[in-house]
Amino acid sequence: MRTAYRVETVRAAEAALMARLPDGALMQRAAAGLAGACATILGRVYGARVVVLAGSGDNGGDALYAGARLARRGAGVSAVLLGARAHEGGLAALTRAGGRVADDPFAVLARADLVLDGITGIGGRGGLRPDAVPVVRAARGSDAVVVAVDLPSGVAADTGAVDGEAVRADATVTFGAYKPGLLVDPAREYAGAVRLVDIGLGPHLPSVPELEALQHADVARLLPVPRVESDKYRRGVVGVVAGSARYPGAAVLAVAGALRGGAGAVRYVGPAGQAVLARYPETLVHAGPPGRAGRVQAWAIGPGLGDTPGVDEVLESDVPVLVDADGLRLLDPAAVRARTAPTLLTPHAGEAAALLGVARDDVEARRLDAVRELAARYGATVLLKGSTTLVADPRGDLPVRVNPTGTGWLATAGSGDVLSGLAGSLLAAGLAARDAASAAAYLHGLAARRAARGAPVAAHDVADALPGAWRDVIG
Ligand SMILES: NC(=O)C1=CN([C@@H]2O[C@H](COP(=O)(O)OP(=O)(O)OC[C@H]3O[C@@H](n4cnc5c(N)ncnc54)[C@H](O)[C@@H]3O)[C@@H](O)[C@H]2O)[C@@H](O)CC1
Ligand SMILES: Nc1ncnc2c1ncn2[C@@H]1O[C@H](COP(=O)(O)OP(=O)(O)O)[C@@H](O)[C@H]1O
Ligand SMILES: [K+]
Repeated sequence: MRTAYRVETVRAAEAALMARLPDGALMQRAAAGLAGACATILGRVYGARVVVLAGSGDNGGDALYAGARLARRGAGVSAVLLGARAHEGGLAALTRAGGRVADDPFAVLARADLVLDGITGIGGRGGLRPDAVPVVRAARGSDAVVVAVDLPSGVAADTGAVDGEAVRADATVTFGAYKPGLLVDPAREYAGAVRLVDIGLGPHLPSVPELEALQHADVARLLPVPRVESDKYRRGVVGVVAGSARYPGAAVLAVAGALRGGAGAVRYVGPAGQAVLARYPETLVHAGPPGRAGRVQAWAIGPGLGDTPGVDEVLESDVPVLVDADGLRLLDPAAVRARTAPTLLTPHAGEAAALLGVARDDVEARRLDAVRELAARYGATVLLKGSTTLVADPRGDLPVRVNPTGTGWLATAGSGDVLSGLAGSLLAAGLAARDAASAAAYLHGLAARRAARGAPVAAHDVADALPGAWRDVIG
C-alpha cells in the first residue's frame, strides 16, 4: 500500500521528529537523499553541470545543500536565487563546496545537465510567481533533466490542483511521505517519476493517511476465491441493467466486464438480450423490469440505458447497487440517501459535475475535493473516473483510494461500461463497495495496459484482458 499525507500532517510529524534530532539533521537527510537520486540520474557526477533554482524557504535549503554535495563530488553547480532571500546555511555550504551564484541564469540553464527545482515545496501557495516563470521555462526548454525537490513548484500539495504556471519535472524526489498532489492529477503529471526518500518520519505519521493506493498484494487479498462448497449462486449473481435499442453495445460491454468479475452468474435485464446472447451465451437474460428478473446479490445499472426506466426500482432493492452513466442522470438523490444497502456511483468528470451542479473543469481541477463532496452529499461510495481514478467512501474518516493502474488508452468509448460490469460483479461476490470499486479500477487499468502495450485498444479488448490482469495480481 502506498500512502499520502496532507501538509499539516507532514509538518506535525516533522516537528515531532525534529524535537528529537540535532538542528538541521532532517534537512541533511533530505539533501543526502536528493543528491543520491541526482547522482543516479546523472550517472557520472564529476564534470556534470547542475543548476539549483532556490526559493527563499527550506525547499531552497534542501536544494542548495544537495547542490553542495554534488559540487563536492566534482559537479559544476550554479545557483539561481529566486525570492527575496536564500537559505543562509544552504547557500554558505554550496559556496564552500565550490558552487557559485549564477551571474546569468539563462546562460547556465542553456548548458545544464540537471536542474534542481527548489523554488517551493510544501510551503508554496498558488502557481509560480512571475519572476520564476521565465527561468522555469528556460530550464524546461533546455536539454537538462528537471528534478523537483519534494514537489514540483507551483502545484498544490494537498489537492493536486495547479493554479497558474508550475514546474514540469522529469522526476520528483519527495521527503518523508507522499503528498496527495503527487498521486492526483493534474499535479501528478507535473511530478514525473516520483521517488520517496525516507527521513525517519514513519513512526510520527498517523495510521490513517489522506490517500492510499493499493498495490498487487492489497488487491489480491480482496479478490473473491471460489471454495469447495461454492456454487454459482453462492458465488453471487450480478444483475446488469444496461443498453437500449439505441445502445445495445453498452449492454454487451457491461456483461463482458461482469462475466470476468467473480460473480457466479450474470443476469442481464433489458432490451438488448439478443445482442448479449449472441456474444455471451452464458448470460441469463430477461426483458425486464428488474424487479421481475429474479434474485441477484447486486445490481449494476446505467450504461447505455437511455431513458429506460428501472433506476428507481433498483434503488429500492435491499442489495448493493452500482449506478453509472445514464443511471446517474436518472437517479433521485433522496432515493440514494434513503438506501440501507451500499450504493456505488461511478461518474466520469462530466457526470460528477452534473451531480454536483458545477462545471466539468472544476471537477477535473479538484478531483479529490469533488469525489469527497459527492460521497458525503449522496451518502454513497463514489468512484470518480478519469486520468486519476479516485474512490471515496461516505464515511469521511477513511482514506480516499487513488488508482495507480491505467493508461490514457482507456479513454475509449465503452471502457467505462466494462468497468461497471466488473465492479458490479465484485459487489455481488461480496466485496464492500469501496473494495469492489478500487479492485475493479485496479484490474481494469491493468487489463488496459496489458491489452494496449502502447497501441490503441477497444473496450472489448480491455474486457478480454481482465483474466490475465487478475492472474497478474494474484501472482
Ligand atoms: N520541515 C522540515 O523539517 C523539513 C522540510 N524540508 C523541506 O522544507 C520544505 C518546506 O519549507 P518551507 O516551509 O520553508 O516552505 P517552502 O520552501 O516550500 O516555501 C516557502 C517559501 O516560498 C515562498 N513562496 C510561497 N509561495 C510561493 C510562490 N508561489 N512562488 C514563490 N515563492 C513562494 C514563501 O514566501 C516562503 O519564503 C519542504 O517542502 C521540504 O523541501 C526538508 O528539508 C525535510 C525537513
Ligand atoms: N486520460 C485518461 N487516462 C487514463 N484513464 C482514463 C482517462 N480518461 C478516461 N479514462 C478511463 O477510461 C474509462 C472511461 O469511462 P467512461 O468515461 O465512462 O467512458 P464510456 O462511457 O465511453 O465507457 C474510465 O475507466 C476512466 O477512468
Ligand atoms: K520544489
